[in-house]
Amino acid sequence: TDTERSSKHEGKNRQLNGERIVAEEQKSRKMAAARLAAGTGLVKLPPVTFVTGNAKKLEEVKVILGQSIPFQSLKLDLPELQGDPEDIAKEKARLAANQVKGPVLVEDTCLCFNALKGLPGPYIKWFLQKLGHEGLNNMLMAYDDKSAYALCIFSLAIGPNFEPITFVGKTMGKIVPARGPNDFGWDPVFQPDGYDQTYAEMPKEEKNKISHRSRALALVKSHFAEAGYVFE
Ligand SMILES: O=P(O)(O)OP(=O)(O)OP(=O)(O)OC[C@H]1O[C@@H](n2cnc3c(O)ncnc32)[C@H](O)[C@@H]1O
Ligand SMILES: [Mg+2]
Repeated sequence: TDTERSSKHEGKNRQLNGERIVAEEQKSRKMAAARLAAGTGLVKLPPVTFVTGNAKKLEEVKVILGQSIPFQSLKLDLPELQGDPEDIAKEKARLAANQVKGPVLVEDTCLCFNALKGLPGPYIKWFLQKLGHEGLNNMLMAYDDKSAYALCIFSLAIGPNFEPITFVGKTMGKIVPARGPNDFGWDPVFQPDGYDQTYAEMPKEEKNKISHRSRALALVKSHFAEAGYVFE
């Protein structure tokens, strides 16, 4: 009968569910064990691959990390999920780890306008591309509040089966008419608090002292110092 068939079906579902739960438990136990092993030097990790399609990001990351973490880079433009910046970065890390099949670091940068409740945020790339520096200023024309913040979220996945972790750096500032060389994204329109120069006008070393990226990377560095990973 139908009832018999559906109860059989339920039993089968329950069994499948049970199998899934067991498999997930095994997987998370394996992941924990692997993380522990990586942290105790029992497992040696290949160098971390920093995956980005953005040459300017890579330049800054190279300078800021120096010799602190063994890393190499890979130029890939990963697809990006929409939504919460931290989830975007984590999903990028998952995709990257699956492709690289080893430890990866990725980064997602947001530029958030307070008057617009945090927008464009993770969508800044497309706003900048379509509207340019002047357009970004015009978006704030209707508001007195020109304050903004730059957000940088690094995400680290030790391998394809690891839950990515994130490191967030934030720098407060305001949106101003473009000043300075136009060689990196929205640098000419972002003036950090406490400075009368835009990111673009500042010498690179100055930007790297206070930038969203260097603040996030300081956290990445301390994670590596504490985790005790051992590299090949
Ligand atoms: O491959 P990925 O790493 O994603 O590189 P991307 O260029 O796509 O970078 P995002 O997705 O993080 O988008 C961020 C946008 O903000 C720009 N950007 C990132 N960091 C910046 C910085 O420090 N100063 C100015 N513009 C920056 C960047 O050029 C993009 O247009
Ligand atoms: Mg991107």
